[in-house]
Amino acid sequence: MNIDGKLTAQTLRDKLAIEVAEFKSRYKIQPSLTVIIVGDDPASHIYVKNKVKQTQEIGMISNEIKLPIETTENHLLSLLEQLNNDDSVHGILVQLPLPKHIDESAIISAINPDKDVDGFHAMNSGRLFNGEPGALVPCTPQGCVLLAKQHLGKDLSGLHAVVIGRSNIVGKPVAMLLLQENCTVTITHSKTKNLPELCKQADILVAAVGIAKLVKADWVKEGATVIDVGINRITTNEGATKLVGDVDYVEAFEKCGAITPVPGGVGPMTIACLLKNTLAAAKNSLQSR
Ligand SMILES: NC(=O)C1=CN([C@@H]2O[C@H](COP(=O)(O)OP(=O)(O)OC[C@H]3O[C@@H](n4cnc5c(N)ncnc54)[C@H](OP(=O)(O)O)[C@@H]3O)[C@@H](O)[C@H]2O)C=CC1
Ligand SMILES: Nc1nc(=O)c2c([nH]1)NC[C@@H]1CN(c3ccc(C(=O)N[C@@H](CCC(=O)O)C(=O)O)cc3)C=[N+]21
Repeated sequence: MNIDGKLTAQTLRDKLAIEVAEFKSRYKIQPSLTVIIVGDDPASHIYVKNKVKQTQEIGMISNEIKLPIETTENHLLSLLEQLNNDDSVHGILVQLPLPKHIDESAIISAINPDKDVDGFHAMNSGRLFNGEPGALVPCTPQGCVLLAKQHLGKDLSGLHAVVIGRSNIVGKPVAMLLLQENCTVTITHSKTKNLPELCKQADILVAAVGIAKLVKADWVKEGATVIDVGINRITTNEGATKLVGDVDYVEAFEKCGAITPVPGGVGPMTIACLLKNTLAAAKNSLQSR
């Protein structure tokens, strides 16, 4: 079965649009998101454009700040300080990766945790790790769990989840969320031995690597739920570029119980969860009034 992320994301956005309207009429505040993008990677720009459009569609304010590739770390830090202190800005997202001369972790640490809609600040990852309330949780991992639950139902207790990848953006936080859902979690990475054998034990398999079609049908257990996070641009024999995931979709489809496609799976859910976090950040701002 195919898990339709586009449709699920639309449903989530429709629900959020109602919540945004309620929030606006109750508090006379319009939730707002500021996205900062440094440099001119075309793929990043398209992705940021989608975010801006969808933010506005559900009734929130979207600001985009485009900076040249030469932007210094100090300039970015002072911009963040300004945005942190601006009460009309509720969510801040700095598009990653940043140019090599900028220290990403210094930038992430400089974002006010209450405005950190990516959930990458140590305060938010610490809250997630400790199971404390109030964390802004990274968007892609939230999307993965929502899609898994869509197929498997609310209760994931006792299921074996195998995560391929251990980045701070996807692998580690998705593993934490699945653990919170009472899954038995195995985290794998580039140094893992017997990766196919481990994957074959998964009731839920999350692939977040960045290698086109790495996961083959014989890595997948019969009936498993496969969540494909990978976004890989490949050139077809005809010379066109197309997006594929980390899982060989056509092969795995026959074997698994359900699988998310690329495009149209986790990607749209990431953006919908970003909007959800922006509304949560706007709610955070009420506490500091
Ligand atoms: N759909 C969406 O919304 C999003 C999609 N993505 C996509 O997800 C993918 C992963 O992103 P991200 O986590 O940022 O990537 P990173 O490059 O930061 O991490 C990749 C991870 O994969 C592991 N890995 C690399 N090669 C192998 C291998 N042969 N076998 C097993 N593990 C391996 C690495 O291991 P090690 O740690 O040992 O190096 C690392 O932990 C990318 O395709 C990215 O574009 C990312 C964010 C959002
Ligand atoms: N600070 C920060 N936060 C991020 O969340 C972040 C980031 N930086 N840097 C880049 C990655 C990647 N990422 C994607 C989100 C949505 C789609 C998405 O919607 N993809 C569509 C396809 C879009 C297309 O056609 O190009 C889909 O899968 O259907 C893709 C990729 C978020 N990231």
